[in-house]
Amino acid sequence: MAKTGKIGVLLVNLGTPDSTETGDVRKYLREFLMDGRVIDIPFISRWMLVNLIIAPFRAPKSANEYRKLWTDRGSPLLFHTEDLRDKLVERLDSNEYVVSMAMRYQSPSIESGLKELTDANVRKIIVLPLFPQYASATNGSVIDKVMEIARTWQVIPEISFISNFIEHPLFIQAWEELGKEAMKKADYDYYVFSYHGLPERQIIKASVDGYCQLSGCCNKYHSKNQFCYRAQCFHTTRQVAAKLGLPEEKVKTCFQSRLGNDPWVRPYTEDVIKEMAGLGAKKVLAFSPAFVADCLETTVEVGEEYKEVFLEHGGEQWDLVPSLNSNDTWVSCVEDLVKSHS
Ligand SMILES: C=CC1=C(C)c2cc3[nH]c(cc4nc(cc5[nH]c(cc1n2)c(C)c5CCC(=O)O)C(CCC(=O)O)=C4C)c(C)c3C=C
Ligand SMILES: [Fe+2]
Ligand SMILES: [Fe+2]
Repeated sequence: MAKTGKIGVLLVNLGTPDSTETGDVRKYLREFLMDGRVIDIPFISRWMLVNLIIAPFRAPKSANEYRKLWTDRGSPLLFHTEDLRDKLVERLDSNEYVVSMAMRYQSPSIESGLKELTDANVRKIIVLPLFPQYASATNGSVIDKVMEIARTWQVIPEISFISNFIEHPLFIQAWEELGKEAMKKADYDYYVFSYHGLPERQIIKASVDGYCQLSGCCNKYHSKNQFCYRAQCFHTTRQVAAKLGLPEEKVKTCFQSRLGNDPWVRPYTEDVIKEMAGLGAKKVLAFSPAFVADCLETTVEVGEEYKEVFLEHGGEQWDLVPSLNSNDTWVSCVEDLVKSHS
């Protein structure tokens, strides 16, 4: 029997300020960091940390960094996500699918993205958080927000959440293609896979039966650590490195963007850079596979700030593999994820 109604697809990325004005950056940081899944400490302590320390002091600095990144089309994170949505719309049959996109923080909101779908009277919604590796701070937060909104509806259609997609062959293939292209530039001494960091306690909280110990437990990916963000990052590296035929001893997995004084997952990217430089590395190629679109974390942090650190410590060439953005193989991956959850 043919099913009535279309399927709605909601693509969700992290979020970005509305402009590079300090006030807009502060507003974005406040919304983002007041999320209890991002800074997972009691509400009062979080409120004081965010509103009295992080937002006031970090906003002017972050605004400057956003100015380096901003383009005529605005924030790359936003326009790459719009391009991805537009290409996905071209791939899917409009008689069967409606596609919308949203940002977890700021605009366009998840409320507006879901409204586009419910206005089209969809029979089912597929939510794809655009974070390849599951973390409570990202995918978990998107799922939480969608459920918070959906629970106010009279009619709640079937909803499917895609938890992670690190094992999708087209996700790995897209990185392989981008890596191959970048590797034409030089014969690199090391290949660095730098992922967004997380406080260590968030890894421990997600651990099943105390399995994750933040060390050798991530050398294999299996049912015991299937939701461990760190294990998923190492697993992503292993798959991409194997496709590119990179020798194990030349590949480094590490974690960037630490915020505050608590321990975050290690090794830290900065320490790995210094270690490689100390071993005499001159040319390094960096991948950022925790992000599917270029943003502050890739272009500025990895592409500029870490490059500076490497050059200061004796390195000569530091190149960054561009993100998936709206790469055709990546669009095929999203198309397949949607169709296989339909
Ligand atoms: C406690 C703080 C943070 C956690 C935990 C965290 C997890 C996390 N974030 C991303 C992806 C992105 N983060 C981005 C920016 C960003 N992240 C934090 C803090 C935490 N992130 C801050 C304060 C900022 C703002 C930038 C700054 O002021 O330095 C971005 C880029 C957004 C953009 O507009 O370009 C992304 C993307 C992941 C994947 C993740 C956990 C796995
Ligand atoms: Fe972040
Ligand atoms: Fe682990």
